[in-house]
Amino acid sequence: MSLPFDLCPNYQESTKAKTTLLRDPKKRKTGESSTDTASVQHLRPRMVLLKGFVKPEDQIEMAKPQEWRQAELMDDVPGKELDPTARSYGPTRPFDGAQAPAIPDAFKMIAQTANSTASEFSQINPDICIVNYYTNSGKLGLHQDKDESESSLTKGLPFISISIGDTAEFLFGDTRDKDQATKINLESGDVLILGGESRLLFHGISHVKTNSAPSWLKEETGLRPGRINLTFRQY
Ligand SMILES: O=C(O)CCC(=O)C(=O)O
Ligand SMILES: [Fe+2]
Repeated sequence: MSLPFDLCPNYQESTKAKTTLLRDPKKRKTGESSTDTASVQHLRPRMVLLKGFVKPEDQIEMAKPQEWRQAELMDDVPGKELDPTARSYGPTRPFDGAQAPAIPDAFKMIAQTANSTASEFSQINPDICIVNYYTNSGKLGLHQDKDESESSLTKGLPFISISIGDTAEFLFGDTRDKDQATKINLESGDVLILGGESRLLFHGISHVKTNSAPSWLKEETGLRPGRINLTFRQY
């Protein structure tokens, strides 16, 4: 099994929504919304890439998963953690038994706004956010995401993936064969959405490009080299 959790267990998190850490995106001033500048690329049916969708200030918050996880835990609202071995979701993190916190509402809203902007998918109410951290040698083999409920998968509810930090080469295709796969770059702030007939597409990360994160992100957060990926899903 090639799942991201095997690569970077200390960053593996799966959470459920509750409070707000960020400025409410709805209150942004006119002209300030990331939806004004993002380009929308339809890569194949029900697969959409929103380039540069996440505003710098929101990327900065998302680049601090330990901090927002800790803030959400204070609220004592139970979330969900993925056990990658059992391929099931539960209330605690398998490797240390830590309680699963909520997803910050502001993050959920960004994912939902991206989903509306793509305008190809049913809206979801994310109750899972998997956070993966890749070092510069991190990879993720081609796989399908099918640990969510049968109903969610049957409906083709989308998952919404946000990239933060160093650029990754993302592979996707109809089979597990990496030589047949299409390659795209996912840069900091990009949002990729897969749903409908593309929900079970094979996908993975072939490599992470050293020193490719925006310098302001590194300066503001002290982000160590590598990439953070957040996927929002509805169980
Ligand atoms: O890092 C990525 O862009 C993909 C992550 C992924 O496929 C997963 O968490 O299932
Ligand atoms: Fe995946």
